Amino acid sequence: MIELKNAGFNYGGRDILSDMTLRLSPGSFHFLTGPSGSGKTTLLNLCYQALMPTTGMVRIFEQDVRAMTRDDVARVRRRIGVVHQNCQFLDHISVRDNLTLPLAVSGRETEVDQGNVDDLLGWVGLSERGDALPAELSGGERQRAALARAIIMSPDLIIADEPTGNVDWEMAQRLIALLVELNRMGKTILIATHDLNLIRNTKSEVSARVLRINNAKLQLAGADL
Ligand SMILES: Nc1ncnc2c1ncn2[C@@H]1O[C@H](COP(=O)(O)OP(=O)(O)OP(=O)(O)O)[C@@H](O)[C@H]1O
Repeated sequence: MIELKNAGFNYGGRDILSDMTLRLSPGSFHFLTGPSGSGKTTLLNLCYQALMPTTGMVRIFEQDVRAMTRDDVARVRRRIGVVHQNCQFLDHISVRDNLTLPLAVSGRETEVDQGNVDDLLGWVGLSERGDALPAELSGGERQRAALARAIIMSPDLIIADEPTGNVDWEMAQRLIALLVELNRMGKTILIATHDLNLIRNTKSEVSARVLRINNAKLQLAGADL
């Protein structure tokens, strides 16, 4: 699904990621951890073609990112749902309209089925909040709305960058439970988090691999987690 081979990335000559080799197979569940500034967001960006590797190879759904046309990029992006670290929304439209925005942007507004949107809002526990404006949501509600927006296009792969960043432990567990449920439905999941307790807790629920970025290199974390 996603493959990196000796991939690296630098900003202005400074190596952020170096010699990274990784394969995400369909249906897998991965955590990505590492200290603040270690490059987690940068690596996620490589995985959905928001950044190009400066060295090595990245393949997304079997396609080399360097050989992708604009149409290819649009096609692969439709198969990936991203929950961004800062959960930005359009503030002047409702939560419900924010959720359906990805469909409208990709010319699929005819596929908007308000019944499905209601189901999705219910699934993330926001049934009563669909008509609210984003600014009226709490931190945890925003995170759940961001997850709902990421999955409205039925992506095969869900990439979440610190999806539990601004919420308490109970809400963090609820959010991760939703991602575990999506994984059980067959979705591939990649989550960046610095919260090792959350990772330990989730590993009892799902068979997850834990990757760690250390000094720009990718390692598989084991019992030392
Ligand atoms: N646009 C940019 N230009 C230059 N340097 C950048 C840019 N974006 C990020 N960096 C640097 O790249 C490094 C990795 O950043 P990144 O956001 O990937 O780390 P992170 O592990 O996700 O951090 P955090 O856990 O704090 O979100 C940091 O040193 C950061 O300062």
